[in-house]
Amino acid sequence: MDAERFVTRLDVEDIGLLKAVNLGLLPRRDHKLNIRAELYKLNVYGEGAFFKPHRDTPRGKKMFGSLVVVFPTAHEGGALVLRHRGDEWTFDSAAMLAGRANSLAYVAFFSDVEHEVMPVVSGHRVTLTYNLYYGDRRKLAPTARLKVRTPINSNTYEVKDALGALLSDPAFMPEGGTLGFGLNHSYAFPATCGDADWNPFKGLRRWLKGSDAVLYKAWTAMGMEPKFRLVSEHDIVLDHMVNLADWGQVECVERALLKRHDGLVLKSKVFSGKDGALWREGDKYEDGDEYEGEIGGNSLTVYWVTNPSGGGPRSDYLHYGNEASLGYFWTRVCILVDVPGVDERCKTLGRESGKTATEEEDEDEDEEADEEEDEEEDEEQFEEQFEEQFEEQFEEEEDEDENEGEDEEDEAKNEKD
Ligand SMILES: O=C(O)CCC(=O)C(=O)O
Ligand SMILES: [Fe+2]
Repeated sequence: MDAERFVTRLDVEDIGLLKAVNLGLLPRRDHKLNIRAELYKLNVYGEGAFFKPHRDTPRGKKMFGSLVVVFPTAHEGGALVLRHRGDEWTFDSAAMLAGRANSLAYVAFFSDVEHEVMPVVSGHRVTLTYNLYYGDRRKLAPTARLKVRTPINSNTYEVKDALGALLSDPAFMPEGGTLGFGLNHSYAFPATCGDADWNPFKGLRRWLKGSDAVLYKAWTAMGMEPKFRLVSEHDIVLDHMVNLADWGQVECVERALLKRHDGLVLKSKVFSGKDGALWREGDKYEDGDEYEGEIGGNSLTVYWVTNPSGGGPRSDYLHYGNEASLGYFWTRVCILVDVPGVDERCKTLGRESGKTATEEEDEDEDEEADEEEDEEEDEEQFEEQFEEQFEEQFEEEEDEDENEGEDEEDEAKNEKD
């Protein structure tokens, strides 16, 4: 049942649930961000009811996840199974709540986590779902600007140390080169933003989730400049979004991406520490670069540390979200880092390596405060632009839905009734 059709006195902020979600889900650097939960639905699952596997539809750049609260109504079955990149967790609310009439159970997860409600065996399972958004940074009173030392609970410094050790090894990429990391989480881009002037990555580093944020931060802490890039299905690397839906009939997508959009042909090499070998060549382009020979264009060789296709589904099809969505999303987002040759990077590393963790933290905080001021204006502009585009997209979709009837949406949504 949609949120407009009922009221609830449960206030997730009030009972401290949002705070717990913030600390549990977001990296430390984001704990000072307010998060906002928007009530989305009330679900009542009777015997045999279930919810097919899906991901929740992102509603704007600031939405980062979902929260499910389960009420202590007696039931069996109906576990929520969560899946992300081959990992699976089961949230068995029936077991958690059995015999606890005065408790609630909850689970919060990032938007790119697939989830499914298994059939209810008996009783009724009653849940509220919320969309989770990043809110504004808390504006602190001057007296509250004291630095509070919290224990480090993200492993940015460990990752940074590991990168430092690797980069100071003269045997590692002696001539330098480009390292690539497929991001672990997906990010929502509106399908309407094919405008070449529109930079899809603006502000993205502030919205990175979990381990992606740790990786990005570790590279910047090394004095390196990680760059965001999109990799198309055809292995063309772009630094901007292209809306394929506008193209109509195109003879050769790769050629068009290269010529019209300054794309680069990706030549992948795979990083592998197996069997004592530091590098293993990727098999894809091993015997002659077919794309290069056929369609020309400049190429870029990337040594992938994590799989470039790691960022979840490339496009969001009608049947995949919990609501119909026709947009074409490029979610194969990667971070590329240009690693200088060994001589040059030793100079840079020398400058960075003398600092203690505390000095670095202070610097981080000062830097963040400066950046905050610089970026607030930019962000607002970006927000407006993004939201406009997103709203337009939704309006278009709603129009289409109305024309086509609502069967598909209902089907895609769930089968619990
Ligand atoms: O009821 C649940 O546990 C999950 C519901 C859900 O996934 C949704 O409404 O999108
Ligand atoms: Fe869902």
